[in-house]
Amino acid sequence: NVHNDPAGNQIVIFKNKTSGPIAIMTTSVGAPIEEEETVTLNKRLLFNEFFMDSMTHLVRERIPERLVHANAGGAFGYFEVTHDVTDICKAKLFSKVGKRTPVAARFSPVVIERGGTDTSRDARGFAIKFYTEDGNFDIVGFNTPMYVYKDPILFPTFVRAQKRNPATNLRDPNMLWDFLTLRPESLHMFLLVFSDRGIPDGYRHMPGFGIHTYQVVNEHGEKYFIRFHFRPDQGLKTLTSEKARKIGGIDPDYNTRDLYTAIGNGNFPSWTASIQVLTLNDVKNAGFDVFDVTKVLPLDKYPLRLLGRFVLNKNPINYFAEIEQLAFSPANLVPGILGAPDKVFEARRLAYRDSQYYRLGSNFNNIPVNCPFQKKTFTYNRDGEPPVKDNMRDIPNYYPNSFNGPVPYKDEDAVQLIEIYQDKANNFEQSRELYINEMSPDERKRLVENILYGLGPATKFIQERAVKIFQLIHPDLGERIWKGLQANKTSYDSLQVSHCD
Ligand code: HEM
Repeated sequence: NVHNDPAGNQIVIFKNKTSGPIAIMTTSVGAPIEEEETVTLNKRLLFNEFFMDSMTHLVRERIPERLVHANAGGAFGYFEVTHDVTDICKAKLFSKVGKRTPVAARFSPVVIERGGTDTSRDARGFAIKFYTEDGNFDIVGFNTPMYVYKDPILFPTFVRAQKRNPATNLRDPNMLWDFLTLRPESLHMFLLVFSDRGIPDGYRHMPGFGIHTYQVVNEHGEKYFIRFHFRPDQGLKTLTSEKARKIGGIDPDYNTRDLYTAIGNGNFPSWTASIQVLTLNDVKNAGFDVFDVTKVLPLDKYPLRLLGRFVLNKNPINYFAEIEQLAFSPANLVPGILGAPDKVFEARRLAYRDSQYYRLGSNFNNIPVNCPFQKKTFTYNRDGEPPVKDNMRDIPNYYPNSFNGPVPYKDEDAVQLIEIYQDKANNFEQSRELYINEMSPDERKRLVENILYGLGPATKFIQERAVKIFQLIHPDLGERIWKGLQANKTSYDSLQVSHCD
């Protein structure tokens, strides 16, 4: 039965639901193609519009892939409010229990390129776009509850250190471990990435976190601060390194296939959404920077409050149109949700649109999957690269004007995003807690093995620096890494090219 494998048999399923060719083929301007045009031998090519049309289109079919998170699976569905949170947030999408909002979701390893192996050891992106009646709201999160650094100036360094060595075009453990040990606040997240939680067994079994502490406001203008959590109702499932490597060798698209297959079979994945809620007083009295994205907010101190659930029940019909062209941005906010006041969030408000202008063109928000289809837009933007849609027709194109163009609304008690002062990251307390309190002895053993697998090929001084830092996280961890490196001492050092002579 082909329907048991909707991913593998997509094209067969298409055939089965049609009765013969669906149409006479045409050129892209609609000219019907005569059979003679499908053969070029002994004919004049310039006169063959089928040949000209398809050849010239083909060489224009690639667009830049995302700088990070290039490889992904995605789907569509809805978010439903299950618990009232109107006492803290006035956003319309949370306005009443039972309310449903359409969503798009995209799940993605960070580092690998499009076409790479999606079972690699890496964090995963967890992005959701809510098509609300007040425009689109995006949560562009991760499957880890914390991020790598709190100073966004490190983004280019971090991306380059993880991507390919400019000379060899290879991923380079020296570069990655140089970064991780020069900026040890990154090890909190990387302990999770190297742990049992590092490789999801299917995107359906992976959690999501908004990470940033968002400021929200209720209808009385009172401020609250929240972190979003999404727990898969299918349960958490991860792969061991060994299994992931095996699977990756056989099916590099394992996670994407799993998502498509489940949805295609009517086995719709869902996630329970909750929030941690802080008042302004909690923020002041927390004793640490609650806006620091390298930190988690302890659950015993700030327990989860249920919010809703989202369900993915529709596969993309066309991957490029609907998933590749999806454009998420932390800057896509709605009234009631003000975003986060930290510097990483501020940097992200620029970076995503900049990247999307580059890869999708200046009118990327006119691409159907990015259009806020529950809310008609009225902007003063005009022209530029297609698609321009109706280009705002005959509406005046400058503001202010005296000719009835669109005007701003007035919010009498508009609340501003608070301003914060952030100290440099303090590094090891939560990493130590993660190692000691959240990992079983067995998991700690596998964590050490996974770190050794990554750190083993790095050069000696970087290994030594790493050992010192692991020792600061916990002496036991430092000692195990040191011993492991001694025991596995391979010929890597002798293979290192010397840059000193
Ligand atoms: C300084 C910090 C950061 C910068 C400058 C940055 C920048 C970017 C850029 C330029 C993209 C590609 C966007 C596109 O072309 O569509 C991207 C993708 C992404 N980033 Fe970040 N990022 C940062 C931090 C984060 C953090 C903290 C998270 C998680 C909380 C995150 C999650 C994601 C996700 C999930 C995607 C993929 C979105 C998709 O599925 O299309 N990033 N990032």
